[in-house]
Amino acid sequence: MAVLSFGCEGLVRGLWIAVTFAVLYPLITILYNITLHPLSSYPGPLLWRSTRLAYLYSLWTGWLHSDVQSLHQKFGPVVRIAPDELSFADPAAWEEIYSNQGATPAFPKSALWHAPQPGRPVSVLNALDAKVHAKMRRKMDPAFTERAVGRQEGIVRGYVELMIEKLRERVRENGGTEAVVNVVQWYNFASVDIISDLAFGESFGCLEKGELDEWVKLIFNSFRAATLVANLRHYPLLNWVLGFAVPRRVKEKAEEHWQLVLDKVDKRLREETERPDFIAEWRKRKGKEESMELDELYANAFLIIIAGSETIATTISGITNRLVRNPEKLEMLAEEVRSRIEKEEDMTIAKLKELPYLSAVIWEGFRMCNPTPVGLPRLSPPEGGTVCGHWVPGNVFVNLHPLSLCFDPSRFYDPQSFHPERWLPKTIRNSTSPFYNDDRNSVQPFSIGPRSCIGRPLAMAELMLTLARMVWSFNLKEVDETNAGRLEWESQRTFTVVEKKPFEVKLIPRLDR
Ligand code: HEM
Repeated sequence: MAVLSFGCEGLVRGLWIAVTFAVLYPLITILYNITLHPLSSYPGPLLWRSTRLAYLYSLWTGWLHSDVQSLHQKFGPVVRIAPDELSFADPAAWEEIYSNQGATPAFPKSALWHAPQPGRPVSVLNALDAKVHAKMRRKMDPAFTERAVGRQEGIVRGYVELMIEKLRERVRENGGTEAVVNVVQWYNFASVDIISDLAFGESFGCLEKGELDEWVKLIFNSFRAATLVANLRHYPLLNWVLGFAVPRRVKEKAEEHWQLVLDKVDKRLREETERPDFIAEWRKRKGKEESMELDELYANAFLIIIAGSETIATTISGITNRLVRNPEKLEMLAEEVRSRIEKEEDMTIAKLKELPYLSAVIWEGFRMCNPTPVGLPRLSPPEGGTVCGHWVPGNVFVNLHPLSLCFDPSRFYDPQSFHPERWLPKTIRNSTSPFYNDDRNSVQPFSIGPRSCIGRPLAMAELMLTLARMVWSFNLKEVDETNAGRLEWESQRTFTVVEKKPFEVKLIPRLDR
């Protein structure tokens, strides 16, 4: 009996300790976060400074990009947006966080955001160690230079042409004078076909089928879950428990998808062809020190399908949205492309690079429709570092918030409006222009430094070719009868990338062609 009562007492005491701990631990943590934490002197709303829950809620609902923008408006250029995270809205942070030119070397990526999936090889995006990253990047670079893109131009132009042909078909099927299409979908088909052809040696055939491949669809649809999963790593215990809750079916599907990458790369490796795709560029160095290992080929081919399609389709959809909502700017772009390029087949990357308004439209698009407006998270090095004159202790998350810079009225004249003119060389030189003092260097859609976008030349080529071919071939008009026609690009949510709702545009073929 005595033993039983002792056992009961022990249980009660144990429970009491557990409950006290469960209540006190969060309370003490909150108190610590707002009083003694090394970031306690940084400004920010109490809710965001005391726990990470406000940040997670904002991230999960898709409004982190705009919530943090409002916080910067209220609290200034440095805001504490979680107990261990600072957001900067200062262009100097580009160099200091992301490049090796600042006071300290580029801040590293964190395993929380960028660890590879367990059991999968490391790609250039999640090579956390700076030396491993630099070595892999050197191996990958030859496939992404301006010269390599010159060799890939035929492949890219082929798919842009196919997209235009398919859109013309839609017009013909609709009686020949016009058609309303969801351009987001078509830009997605084209960008996925281009990148899958370059990465795997064969496209997914999205343009031909008029639909996204199931494999790609699943990847695109999993952005929200992937973002949340990354952030659950802030709570290791919860993360561990939820790991068991993932249904076996989902795990098997993920394995199947990974196997598809292996099969596609293996198939391409067996083909001894000279076509100028990424694998051909990487294999040229076969056997040499800078050649890619098989695992690296798999990991990077998979990464590139995602990194090289979603971003392009999002940017060009955003630009088209801005153009149809600003018909006078669209008119100026069409007039430039049509007057400078007589025949469709003359539309080469080299020719398009000579069109200042086209380039200005793309850069104004980057300013207003950044595909990753939440920014690029980094972790301060263990010994800490300085960002924009502020001491940041070790192991603190830091981020530059691009949206806050791009829409800041002290950096851009009339920042809420679409003015490609601010990027024209003649404006940049004209001290009487209202855009003369615009802080154009704040806009860095490809980031800077050792981990900046490797695909920048290809991205610029695709954006120029797609946009120029669209306005050369069609008069684009706003559709106001449907929601999808009245979409305001900036009103969308973001889950790592902008969610991309359908956006319909009326296409009217040019009469003079
Ligand atoms: C408008 C189009 C694009 C934009 C705005 C864009 C933007 C970016 C940004 C901001 C990063 C840095 C990510 C970070 O620091 O976490 C990045 C990295 C990367 N991008 Fe792009 N990208 C675009 C198109 C492309 C294309 C077409 C490709 C491939 C062909 C590509 C491949 C990559 C890769 C492989 C990385 C990782 C580089 C590294 O870690 O060294 N991107 N991109």
